Amino acid sequence: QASACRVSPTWWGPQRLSSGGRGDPEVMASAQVKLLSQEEAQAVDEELFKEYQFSVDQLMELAGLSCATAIAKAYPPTSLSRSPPTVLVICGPGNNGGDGLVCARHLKLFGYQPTIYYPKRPNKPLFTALVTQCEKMDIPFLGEMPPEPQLIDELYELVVDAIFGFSFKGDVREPFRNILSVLSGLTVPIASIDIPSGAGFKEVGIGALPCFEDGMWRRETLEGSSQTCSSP
Ligand SMILES: NC(=O)C1=CN([C@@H]2O[C@H](COP(=O)(O)OP(=O)(O)OC[C@H]3O[C@@H](n4cnc5c(N)ncnc54)[C@H](OP(=O)(O)O)[C@@H]3O)[C@@H](O)[C@H]2O)[C@@H](O)CC1
Repeated sequence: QASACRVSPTWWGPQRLSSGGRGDPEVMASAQVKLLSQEEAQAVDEELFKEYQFSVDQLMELAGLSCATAIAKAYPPTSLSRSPPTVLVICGPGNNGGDGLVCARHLKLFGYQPTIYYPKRPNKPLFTALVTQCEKMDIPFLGEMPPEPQLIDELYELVVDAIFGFSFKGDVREPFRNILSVLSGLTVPIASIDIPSGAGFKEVGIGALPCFEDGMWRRETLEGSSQTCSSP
């Protein structure tokens, strides 16, 4: 725990809040967030499974519900211009993507109109069941990623990034490299599950993402100054 640092949650998006983000800054800044390093998050995961005997679908349901609840607090439907507000949920190939599918389901119940893009689907019963549940709730799945950021800005009021979690490693591979590069041009807010996908990769550079430089994680503060920290 010692290497984790405490920062205000506003670190993830001063640019988003001032350039189209309609999240309530008071809600978003009301609590301190503890960021876990990749190793710490993996250790929590192992402890929950091995020592506490949780199952993956149990934890995924809680994770997705928590994310939908957090999004509904930061971006209540009444604060967005469309009714129901449109949300694009982009899901990756691992459990982070599963969190996104669950989150989409709960967002629909909370009065949003989610659409899912899920380009690389694991052939495992857990994920096929989650897809079925979303389909049964009439949540549409896109066949391809909208090619231009402007198109996403026009069609959606919020994007949920459920692309990578704590098992991300190495250089971003396709199709996710292209997806992250489209996301980097958005002006609508992006709510990331776990960590902002692409964090640490300067060439992707979404908004105010932290990046790894000179052996330190670096991020911009609301005031525009730079902060360093030993974990993302
Ligand atoms: N602990 C908890 O309490 C809970 C944890 N939960 C969630 O699980 C998440 C961790 O899930 P996870 O282990 O499945 O990993 P995650 O990051 O989603 O996907 C990894 C996959 O991405 C890919 N990939 C990797 N690197 C890549 C690259 N450079 N470029 C391209 N692709 C790359 C690679 O797939 P492959 O390409 O091998 O098919 C790999 O298998 C965690 O963050 C949290 O959100 C909740 O569900 C439940 C409660």
